[in-house]
Parts: sequence; structure tokens; C-alpha cells
Amino acid sequence: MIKVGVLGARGRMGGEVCRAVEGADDLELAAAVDEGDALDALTAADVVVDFTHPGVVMDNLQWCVKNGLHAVVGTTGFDASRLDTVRSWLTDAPGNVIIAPNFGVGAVLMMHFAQKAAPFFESVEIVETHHPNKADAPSGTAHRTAELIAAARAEAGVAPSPDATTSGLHGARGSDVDGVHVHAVRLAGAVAHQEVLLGGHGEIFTMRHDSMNRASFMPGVLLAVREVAGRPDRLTLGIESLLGL
Ligand SMILES: NC(=O)C1=CN([C@@H]2O[C@H](COP(=O)(O)OP(=O)(O)OC[C@H]3O[C@@H](n4cnc5c(N)ncnc54)[C@H](OP(=O)(O)O)[C@@H]3O)[C@@H](O)[C@H]2O)C=CC1
Ligand SMILES: O=C(O)C1=N[C@H](C(=O)O)C[C@H](O)C1
Repeated sequence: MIKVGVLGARGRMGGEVCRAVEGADDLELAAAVDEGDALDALTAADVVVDFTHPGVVMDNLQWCVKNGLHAVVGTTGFDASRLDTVRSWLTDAPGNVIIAPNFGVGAVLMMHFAQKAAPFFESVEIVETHHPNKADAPSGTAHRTAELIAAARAEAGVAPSPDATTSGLHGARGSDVDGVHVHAVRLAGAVAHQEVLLGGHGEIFTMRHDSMNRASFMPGVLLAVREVAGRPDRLTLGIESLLGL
């Protein structure tokens, strides 16, 4: 039985994780912690799952690492500098960490296929749509997709996407992540959606993924909870390797 602690337990994702853990025969919900609660209850767990906020996740994760707990992190906001900091914490601590911007299997496949397809097209842009309560923009998934696409295009020697824009309203072309334009829509009724638009010679290839509800992330979260202790690397980014991609 793996004992699981949840940080952000009263949130949209944290609540869903608590329900998923309680519904799994091989997992036990050992602690459910939210803002204002003492973290000490989490020492009853083997693995802590964090779905909180980009502004607090580093402190939470440092506490978990210091207390020798394995951690599965879905909270967004991890840039290269944050990841280096996490690696430095892990050098003399026993726990492993998995950080993934998206635990949805379809979303992970979309990122994987987008990376493969991007070098074959002249133009690429990303449009992500989320519920209006989301704190960060663009989404962690869109940011990571853009980084993967940019790296694949750079490795293949592909020129930047053509764009003759010389004037326009600020923000009209979205944000620029490593040369890939990312557009963030916030829309009532939406959950989490992303399109990768690839344009070439007389053809447009659109890849789209929709998370219809937060249960869609749970198979990936539970997979990470079950595998984190046995990972060969102290820090695993994304669940691609857990899915054999
Ligand atoms: N990787 C993935 O697959 C997914 C990632 N996410 C990401 O997960 C994060 C959370 O999303 P979501 O669940 O929608 O957000 P919510 O705002 O619904 O939930 C966050 C919860 O964390 C609580 N919280 C805030 N600070 C702390 C703290 N210091 N310690 C413990 N709990 C705290 C909040 O409390 P309060 O409201 O009182 O501040 C809230 O209950 C976001 O970064 C989001 O982008 C979301 C979906 C999927
Ligand atoms: O805040 C959300 O809802 C989501 N956040 C993650 C992100 O920023 O990519 C994952 C998913 O898109 C849902």
C-alpha cells in the first residue's frame, strides 16, 4: 500500500486527486493539506502530490525533499532555474521527484507528436484555452510544447516561422516562447484545451487536445504516484518516459 499526501487538497485538482487515491486499491490517502494547514501531517505519507500554486510550490517541494518524501508535482511555473534548484536539493536527500506540466495521456501524446511534426512545417503557433480561474498564462503545457517544438526545429535547422508583422496592438501576436507564438484564451465553460497549428506548402495540420474534466488527469497522476519511488533519475520531467515514449 502506498501512502499518499495531497497538497492543495481543497483545490480543483487536489480534490480530484484525493478522490482518485481513495478509489484505488493499492493507495491510501494519508494526509490532505491545503493553505493554512501544517505540513507535518504529510510525514505520514510515502509520496506527496502537489497541485497548489506557482507562487508556493517551491517552498512545498523543498519541505518534501528535506523530509525525505517522494513528490509528484503538477503545479505549473517550473523554468530552467527552478529545475536546477530542485536538482541541487536532491543531491543529498533520499526522495525522488516527478514534475509534469500535464498528466493527461492525450496531452502528453500531443506534445510528443507536435515535437515530431514541427520540423516538417514552415510555420507553427500554439493556441491554448483554459477556464477563467487559471492563475498563469500561457499554460505550463503550452509553454513546454513550445520549448519542445523550438528545440526540435533548431536541431533540424528549420528557419523561424515567417511573420511580416511590423505594427499592431500589444499582445496581438501572443507571447513568444523560444520563437514560437503562444496564444492564451480564458473562457467560461472551458477546462483545458490546446491546438498546435502547423502550416506548410498549401496545407495546414492542426493537432488538438481537449481535457473535458479533471478526472482526465488522474490515470497519469496515479501512474506517477506508483512509479516515483522506483525512478532511475532523481528528477523526472513529464510522464513521457513513464508511458514508454
Ligand atoms: N499537471 C497537470 O496535469 C495539471 C496541472 N494543473 C496545475 O495545478 C495547479 C493547481 O490548479 P487548480 O487545482 O486548478 O488550482 P486551485 O486554485 O483550484 O487549487 C489550488 C489549491 O492549493 C491551495 N493552496 C494555495 N497555497 C497553498 C499552500 N501553501 N499549501 C497548500 N495548499 C495551498 C489553494 O488554496 P486557496 O484557494 O485557499 O489559495 C487551493 O485550494 C495550477 O498550477 C495548474 O496549472 C492543473 C491541472 C492539471
Ligand atoms: O490550470 C489548469 O487547469 C491546467 N493547468 C496545466 C497547465 O498549465 O498546462 C495543465 C492543464 O492544461 C490544466
